[in-house]
Amino acid sequence: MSKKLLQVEQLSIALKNPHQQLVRDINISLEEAGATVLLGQSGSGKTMTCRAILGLLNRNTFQVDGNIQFDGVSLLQLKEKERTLYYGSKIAFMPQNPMTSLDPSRKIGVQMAGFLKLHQDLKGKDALSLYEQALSRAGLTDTKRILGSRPYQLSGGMLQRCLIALAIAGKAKLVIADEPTTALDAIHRDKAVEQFLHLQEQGCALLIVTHDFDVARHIGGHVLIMKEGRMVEQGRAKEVLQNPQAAYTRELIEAIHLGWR
Ligand SMILES: Nc1ncnc2c1ncn2[C@@H]1O[C@H](COP(=O)(O)OP(=O)(O)OP(=O)(O)O)[C@@H](O)[C@H]1O
Repeated sequence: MSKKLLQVEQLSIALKNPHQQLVRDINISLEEAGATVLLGQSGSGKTMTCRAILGLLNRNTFQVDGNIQFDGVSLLQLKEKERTLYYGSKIAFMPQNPMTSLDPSRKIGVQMAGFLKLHQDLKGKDALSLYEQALSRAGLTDTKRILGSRPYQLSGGMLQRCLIALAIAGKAKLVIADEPTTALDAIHRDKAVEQFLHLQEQGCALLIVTHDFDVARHIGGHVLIMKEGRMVEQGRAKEVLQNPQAAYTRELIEAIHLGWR
């Protein structure tokens, strides 16, 4: 049996002032090289759940309760400095807008090599060469130009691949991606899904947020359907998407089939 990598138990998130419950009692169990997809309409708490797992929620603003175990370590108990050892190395994050997670003034090569140096004890030149190889593995051909570009000089899809390359080079154990295909056309969307599945084949677990049921179907694994901060249904992707038990999941699927009227 595969080893558990991420175990989220009874995760609840509240805004402190004024008090507002945003997420309640979410449970996620993800094995090494497994996949979990979070689905649900806008505002259902998917991003908040990811940000809590990543330790990105400001503790003065948000109250986060529950237990988040990653690779045997309780993430919520970690101090800020200890957390940086996990994020960007063992756990890679792809935010909704990759542009916002990168420094607009610094070249991609310098930024990415900087992350790898920090976590892998490499010399600058070696980190850059490791990253360049990973860019090729992420399907980017024009690697020299990309290394020398600043984030705003690349497209959203290219930036996303730059982050996928970072996960490849950093040998991430878990990738958390928040709506990684929303800004992509159908061809790039399919390519991005392929890249995620490739990462998974290399032993990386995936936690993916999406609105796109086709993406969820292709990623497979486990799905968790969220509504208003709560989990309404979860199970194997095939079963939930083909034969949803909750009325809300059926509504979501029906809405997609009806499309715009
Ligand atoms: N910085 C914030 N301060 C206060 N409330 C917030 C903040 N960010 C999000 N929320 C609230 O938390 C709830 C969950 O938002 P979240 O962004 O997690 O939804 P989501 O499911 O990811 O939506 P989307 O699919 O549109 O990205 C919403 O009610 C939202 O208004």
